[in-house]
This record gives sequence, structure tokens and C-alpha cells, in this order.
Amino acid sequence: MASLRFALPNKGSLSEPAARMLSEAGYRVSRSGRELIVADKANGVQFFFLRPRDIAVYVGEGSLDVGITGRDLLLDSTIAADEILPLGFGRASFYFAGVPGAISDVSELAGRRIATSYPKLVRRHLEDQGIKADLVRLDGAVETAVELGVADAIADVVETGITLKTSGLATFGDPILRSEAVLIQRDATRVDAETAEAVEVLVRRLKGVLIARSYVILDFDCPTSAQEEAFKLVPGIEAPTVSPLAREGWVAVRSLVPRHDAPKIMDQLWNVGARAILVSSLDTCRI
Ligand SMILES: Nc1ncnc2c1ncn2[C@@H]1O[C@H](COP(=O)(O)OP(=O)(O)OP(=O)(O)O)[C@@H](O)[C@H]1O
Ligand SMILES: O=P(O)(O)OC[C@H]1O[C@H](OP(=O)(O)OP(=O)(O)O)[C@H](O)[C@@H]1O
Ligand SMILES: [Mg+2]
Repeated sequence: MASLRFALPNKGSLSEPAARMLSEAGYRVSRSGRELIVADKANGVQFFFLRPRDIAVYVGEGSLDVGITGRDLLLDSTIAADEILPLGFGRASFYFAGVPGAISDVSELAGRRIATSYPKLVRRHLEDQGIKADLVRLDGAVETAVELGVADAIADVVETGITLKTSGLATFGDPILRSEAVLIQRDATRVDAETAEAVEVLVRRLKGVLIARSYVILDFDCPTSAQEEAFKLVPGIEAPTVSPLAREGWVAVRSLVPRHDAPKIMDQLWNVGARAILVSSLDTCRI
């Protein structure tokens, strides 16, 4: 079986959660030391640990088949690759920011200097708005660039907003981008059939983890007189599973429900007469 060549972040915010998600999907990604290539022979995958910023390059130009990186890093890459699955972690927004009062609107950026580690992404955004500004490309810690007089504003990743606040800056304008970790592949039309099949299996496994993270299993006992009303509350993915109970006039019901809706649904089920309402977590699944 040919190996699927998979690029994973070797450090940074995305590294640990990417490895955890793959491990939950059944792959063996653990590194015993600092090795940069790990073979998962049982699953026919070879993992290459690379800087997240370089991952789109390796995947886009075809040296590696798939990879996990940030949507913002993908869009900033000079080599294009296709986003095939958003992965729900590494969420962050990308904003312009400046000293409050000094700049409060994106239109005021015309002719100003903007520090960023994401020049392509920012340039394209400014062009779309017809704004001409000078970009100052920095590797990191861009928040300090305004204080040190290197730039008039910055464009950077904002997660909690703490770094901005402690640097005396505030965002202005709408978010330039909402980013999260994404699975990427080279231009799908250039992928051979065997690789496409391996990617399909990978995507199904990852979707299994995503569903397992966002849904819970709900079990309850329900009087048959209330079952129609209860089924409306728990439609499930196809339909709820209904089994007989060893008690006349009652059924046992099982269904998947969105994790964050579970408390409200449990209250509603109780109100229609359901009892012994249990919630349990999924490890993974194929839907
Ligand atoms: N708080 C955060 N800080 C930085 N990047 C974040 C954060 N939360 C999510 N991300 C995402 O992580 C990716 C940045 O990867 P990068 O390797 O630069 O991570 P990093 O946390 O900045 O690590 P380092 O600065 O050590 O290289 C981007 O896709 C970014 O949107
Ligand atoms: O909104 P917050 O939760 O404060 O997070 C955002 C900050 O985190 C990142 O910096 P990082 O620590 O990666 O350092 P870097 O700028 O050197 O990459 C990013 O560039 C912001 O500075
Ligand atoms: Mg960083």
C-alpha cells in the first residue's frame, strides 16, 4: 500500500491539537523524541513535522499529499493549496489594530505603514478595498512595532485580545478573516486515484472525530403516549432508535444530539414525561 504523505505542524498553537485529533482518528503520530518524520505503517501514513507556515508550500507544490495548517497561513502562502476540511481548533481572528483614537477606520490606513507577519493576506484585503498602504513584514511580536515607531498600525492574529491590550492597541474595522486549523490538499484535479481514495478515508475518520466532539448520545425511557412529542426533540441524524422496555407502555430511546443543546433538550424531555435521561460521550464514529 502506497503511503499517504501528511504534513503536521511541528510547533506553535496548532501542533498539539492537530496530533491529538489524528490520534483520536486512529493514527499513530506520537514522537518519541524530536524526529521530524514518523511512519504509521498500520494506517499507511507517513507524517512530516514541519513549520505550519511551510505546510501549504509542501502540499501545494505536491511534495506532500495533505497537511494541517491555519486558514490564515494557507491564504498567506505564495503557493496555493485547497482547503478540504475545517477542523474546529486553532480558532483565531485576524484584525487591524492601532492606538485607540489615532486610527479608527480601515480607510485611514491609506498611505500608512502596517506591520504584519501575513503580508500577502493583508495586501489582498487592502487591494479589495482599494487602499494603498506600505506593509512592513515582521516575523512576530508585531504589536510592539507601533510603540517602536516602525509602523502606524498592525494586522495580526487575535485570540483572547490580551496581547493587544497589554500593548496599548485596539482592533478597528471588521475582522479581515476568521481562521481555524484546516486540512489541505493540493489542487484536487491533480491528485491520482489511489491518493484520492486514501484522502477520502482520512476525511471520513476526521469527520468522525468532529462529530464525536460536537454530539453526545442521549438515552431515555419514555411513555409511549409521549413518544411522538419526544421524537420531535431528538430527531437524531437519521431518526431516533426505539427499543422495547420490559414495562408495558414505555419505550427506550437513543439519539445523537448536539453537545451544547443537551441540557435544554434534557429539560424538555423531562417535561414531556421522559425519565432516566442519560448523556454519554462518543469516542469517534462514522456517520
Ligand atoms: N493565540 C494564538 N496565537 C497565534 N496563533 C494562533 C493563536 N490561536 C490560533 N492560532 C493560529 O495558529 C497559527 C499560527 O501558527 P504559528 O506556528 O505561528 O503558531 P504560534 O502559536 O504563533 O507559534 P510560534 O509563534 O511559536 O511560531 C495560525 O493559523 C493562527 O491563526
Ligand atoms: O489575542 P491573544 O490571545 O493575546 O493572542 C494573539 C497573539 O498570539 C500570537 O503571538 P505569539 O505568541 O504566537 O508570538 P509571535 O507574535 O512571536 O508569533 C499572535 O501573533 C498575537 O500576538
Ligand atoms: Mg506566533
